Amino acid sequence: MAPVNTNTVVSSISKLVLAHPVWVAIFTLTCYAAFKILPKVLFRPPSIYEGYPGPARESFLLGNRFCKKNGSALPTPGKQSSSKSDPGMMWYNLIKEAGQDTIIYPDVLGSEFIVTRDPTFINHVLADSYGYQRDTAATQATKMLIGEGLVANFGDAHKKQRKMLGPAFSVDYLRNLMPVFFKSSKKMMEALEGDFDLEPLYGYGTKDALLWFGRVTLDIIGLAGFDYDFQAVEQGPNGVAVRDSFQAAMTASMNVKPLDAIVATILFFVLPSFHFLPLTETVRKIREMRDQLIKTSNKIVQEKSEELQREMREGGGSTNVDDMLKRKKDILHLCMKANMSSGVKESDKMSDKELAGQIVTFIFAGHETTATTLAWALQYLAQHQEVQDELRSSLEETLASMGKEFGDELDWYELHDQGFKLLDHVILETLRLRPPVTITYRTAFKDDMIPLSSPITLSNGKQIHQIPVKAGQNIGLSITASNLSSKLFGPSPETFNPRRWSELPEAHSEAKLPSPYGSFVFNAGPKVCIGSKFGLVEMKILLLLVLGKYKVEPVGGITIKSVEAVVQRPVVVGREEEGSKLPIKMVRI
Ligand code: HEM
Repeated sequence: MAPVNTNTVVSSISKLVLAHPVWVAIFTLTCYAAFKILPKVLFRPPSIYEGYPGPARESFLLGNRFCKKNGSALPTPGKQSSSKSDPGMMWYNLIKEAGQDTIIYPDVLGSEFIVTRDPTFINHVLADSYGYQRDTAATQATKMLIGEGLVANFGDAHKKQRKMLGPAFSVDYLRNLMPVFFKSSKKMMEALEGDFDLEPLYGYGTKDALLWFGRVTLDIIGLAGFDYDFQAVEQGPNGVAVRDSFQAAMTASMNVKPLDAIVATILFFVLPSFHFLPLTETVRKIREMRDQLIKTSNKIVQEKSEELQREMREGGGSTNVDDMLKRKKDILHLCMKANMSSGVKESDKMSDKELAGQIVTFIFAGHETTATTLAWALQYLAQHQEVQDELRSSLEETLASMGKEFGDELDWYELHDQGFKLLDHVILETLRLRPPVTITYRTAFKDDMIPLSSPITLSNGKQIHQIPVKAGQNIGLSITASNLSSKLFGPSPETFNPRRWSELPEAHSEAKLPSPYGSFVFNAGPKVCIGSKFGLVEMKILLLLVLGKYKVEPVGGITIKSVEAVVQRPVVVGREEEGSKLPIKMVRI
């Protein structure tokens, strides 16, 4: 028999795909369903959650996923949004309706999804990064999108990377970054002054807070993490390319349609090698962002390697790569050390793919989270003038007690002075109401009994204090629902009130929420956000500088709503196609 020519086969498949993309997509999905999904549905054991709280099933096929009731008539946190279904609010609403902290949500193909805000449940799951991980498909999607970095990994691979990166996030190291944070923030303040782009549309003094915070936080993660200047504030080409690709991808992913999901599923999970498939606009934009991030990360590694070689040459060959790398403790150099140093154990080495993935991960996770939180914080302060006035006075007083004024640089210890407590509370309150990540998805990789703080009352009146899970069970840890618990955060949990952080109910300390943030916004356990301290310091400095120079006010005649696109972000109602932005009136003091 003549050997099969693989080139001819690939070329025939390509022709078929290009000629009949829809039929090929349907055929591929049908095969996938037949081989992968059908057996799971046919042999699914009976539910162990009979009589548990949660909404009644609407459909076997889709569960309640497209049920209109789920997203409607939801209360919205704060005054600034008209949205009836803010990100994460669906789970809060269902939990509130059930009157219990843990519910069983009917999911696709007869499966069930456990959603909880019970702190003991959440801590138990997050404490075990081996027993509870993202499901295989979500892990694969994360790796496709942001590479083999810290976010994507669990278990041993995660442990190894986390240990290696720890020094870049220690207080000892962060202390030395304060001048970097201040320098970039001051650059933003100067550039902000000359920005009049939004004035014709929204009136005198209006600036897009999200745009500027997005630029400056990219510059900060670049300089502090990789010793690399994106120059996003100055609108240098590298910064603009990354920000533009981000903005385009995030705008596209605000409106994901079923066809986008089908194409993405084929591309990411079923046949990743079918990269010649015609893409939808949304999937194309997301892929362009990923390609831009990979290109940027390769460029950074190449430039830094050349810099090291140069430094070694200039040092007259008396130093070697290992010595040079030992001296630098930023994210990039720690990664390069694990990648190229001869002094690292083989088992601790990082592959080229992991190195690139790590940089993409930090660009991705390390700037949009803080940028959106900062923008929401300004919006809340604009809506609550009395809090803004009190905050500004407290900042002024604290600075004066140090012999300083607005705009002066502070060191790590000064920034952590008790006098800045209200600033901390404004940030924590913003994160509580607008957590960038509203829900954490995990899948049980083992059978388990999960302990609860609040017992679940079954329909027969019986109370259970532990919930059984079988390996493969999907779980949602609802950060939004936990943040809006009046038991944990006191009365009127849907309103912005930073003062609540000084008078939290006793149940809050009993619940053992992660310290010192007092909520699950950075998650908990071994995969707790590694950049939480970095992010909090960065946000404090930026708010300190902005509030020292400007009084912020809401822009009249527009409504801001929140949409979910990786993180929860603001958009102007009626101008969603422009992507996320937050116009704020900034009046010079
Ligand atoms: C407002 C600020 C931030 C919030 C609310 C936030 C939130 C989170 C959350 C919820 C996770 C867990 C995700 C999961 O496991 O599914 C996470 C992980 C992570 N964050 Fe943040 N983050 C913030 C800022 C930052 C910053 C500034 C950096 C980098 C400098 C960063 C880097 C990371 C990384 C690398 C991970 C993965 C950690 C691991 O799996 O070990 N984050 N973040």
